[in-house]
Amino acid sequence: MPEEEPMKKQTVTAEDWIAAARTLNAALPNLQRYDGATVVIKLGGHAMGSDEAMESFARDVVLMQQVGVNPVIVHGGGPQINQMLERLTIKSDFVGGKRVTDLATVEVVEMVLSGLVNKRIVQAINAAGGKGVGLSGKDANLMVCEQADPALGFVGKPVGFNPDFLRSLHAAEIIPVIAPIGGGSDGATYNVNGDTAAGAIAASLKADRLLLLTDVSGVKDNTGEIVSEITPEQIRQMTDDGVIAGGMIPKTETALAAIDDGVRAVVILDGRAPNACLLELYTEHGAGSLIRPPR
Ligand SMILES: Nc1ncnc2c1ncn2[C@@H]1O[C@H](COP(=O)(O)OP(=O)(O)O)[C@@H](O)[C@H]1O
Ligand SMILES: CC(=O)N[C@@H](CCC(=O)OP(=O)(O)O)C(=O)O
Repeated sequence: MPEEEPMKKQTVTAEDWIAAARTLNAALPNLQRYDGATVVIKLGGHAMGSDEAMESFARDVVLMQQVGVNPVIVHGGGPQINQMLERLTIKSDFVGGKRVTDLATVEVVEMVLSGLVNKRIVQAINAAGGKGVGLSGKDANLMVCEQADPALGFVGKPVGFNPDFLRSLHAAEIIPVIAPIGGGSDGATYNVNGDTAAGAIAASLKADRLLLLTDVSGVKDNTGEIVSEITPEQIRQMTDDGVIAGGMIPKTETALAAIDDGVRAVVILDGRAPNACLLELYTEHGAGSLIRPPR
């Protein structure tokens, strides 16, 4: 048997502590800027990594709340739905980035999103000392839906919201964690793309920031470089040119719709990067691609 490597001890020097204190000191203007701000964070299924990454994400969210932010988490879970559908041998197709959702599929989608995925995030937030409460768009009519397109089956288009309920949770220091499932006035259950749900809920709250956490560092241009600030005009051009493609299309579409509907700014960033949300809000080293209304 190979010998086990001895654990490497990390030595934290006085210089490290001084650097940490300096970082906190430098964060003061942004801590003041986001005090009382509403920040909607969309955690994509690809960005939910290991237990350590989830723990770190949850600590970031709890820390944000501790320093005055009102966080709202809206999550995805596409890969997790795929895994469960495979286990159940249910085939699934995507059209234009949306899952064609029949009755059997929507049952699995709701089970996975409102159950496994939602509770994993809630548990991580609560373990970090926060008060996370898991919801879906069905609860308190947070996101009432109608059918988006008959060809997609039970895929929902969000049409009605309850931002006052979310504000009352914030007043009680509760962090809402929302699965992108909506109820229809027809009694049906609707599957909503996670980006679409996050954008619509952010718009209903007129949020100060919408952070879309994904598995790339931001929107890439035709040379593969991340564009740190991108205008609505550039997004339209890059989409026409095919530079923005695949899963990035619903994200940039969501960003454009959200800023049109009163969200102050949207950032697309890598949720797998350690402390991505803190880096974005509290340091000058903004982590991804910023989209805001033309001034
Ligand atoms: N211009 C672009 N810049 C960055 N990513 C892009 C671009 N065009 C397409 N993509 C693709 O979009 C993907 C992100 O979308 P998706 O996989 O649906 O994420 P999530 O599961 O987080 O919602 C990236 O991994 C990348 O492959
Ligand atoms: C209609 C539709 O496509 N719904 C998505 C909901 C989950 C999601 O959006 O997950 P990510 O954010 O991880 O991609 C789906 O069924 O996969």
